[in-house]
Amino acid sequence: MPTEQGTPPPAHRTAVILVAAGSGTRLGYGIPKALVPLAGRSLLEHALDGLATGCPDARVIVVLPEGNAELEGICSRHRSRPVTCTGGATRNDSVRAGLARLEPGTEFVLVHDAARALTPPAVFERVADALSAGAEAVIPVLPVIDTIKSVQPASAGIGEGIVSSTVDRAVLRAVQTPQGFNAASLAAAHAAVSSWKPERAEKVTDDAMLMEMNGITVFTVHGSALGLKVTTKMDLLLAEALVANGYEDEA
Ligand SMILES: Nc1ccn([C@@H]2O[C@H](COP(=O)(O)OP(=O)(O)OP(=O)(O)O)[C@@H](O)[C@H]2O)c(=O)n1
Ligand SMILES: C[C@](O)(CO)[C@H](O)COP(=O)(O)O
Repeated sequence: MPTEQGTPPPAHRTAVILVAAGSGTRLGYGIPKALVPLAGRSLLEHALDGLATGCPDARVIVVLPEGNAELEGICSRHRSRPVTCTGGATRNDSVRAGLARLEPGTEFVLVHDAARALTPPAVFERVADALSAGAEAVIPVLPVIDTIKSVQPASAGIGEGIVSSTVDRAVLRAVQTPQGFNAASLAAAHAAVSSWKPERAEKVTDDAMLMEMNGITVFTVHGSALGLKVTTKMDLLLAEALVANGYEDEA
């Protein structure tokens, strides 16, 4: 974000926006997903721990569901001393709410999902290093393990689809967070989206896609198996097992 002339530089060069305002419908706990316990601690606390170690000097902005005192309490007690704000109806809306809390002059911003609660500090470091090395946008990725097919709906009453082709998986990557950006570029890209029709905006599934649409080169760094997104009950069971077994991947 550009500073106005005469404005002192921000206290932090980097900000991390942790989006934690989702409802967790697919997980089905009936409470905001950020509060769901994993190995005895909330997903939000796990996520805050990882980012606090990986980006110890960053300003942390946590985007929460409206009026949740429990989540506010977790933030107020955390060592990363985050500021909080209220999210919106979609992830993009929540990211925009976080961007509105950036200090003027912030150079880099990392956007992270609270649902990727076990992301190791090393992934934050790799993303931050790429930004320091000059990347305007950077995302952590993993190779795709399964064979991937392009499928059309079936019309002959057999099965549920018809394969049209097999995609070359060597060029495919599964994308994680934190995603890192030049703060001014990301804020400008999001400002444009706020005036789009909802149908168009809904097609934007991550922040890097906005940068791609603006012709900005998006670099990749290696992600982590621990960066899985806790979306369903099975994801939560897997995450529990990873913590219980002290799993560490190569990161
Ligand atoms: N309106 C929203 C929607 C999502 N998120 C955040 O974006 C991340 C990815 O979203 P997802 O895990 O799919 O969260 P939910 O929306 O909670 O899941 P569901 O679709 O099952 O309700 C999560 O950290 C979630 O808290 C958010 O801050 N605001
Ligand atoms: C940002 C993200 O986590 C990258 O994989 C993902 O796109 C979020 O998508 P969701 O549909 O909001 O879960």
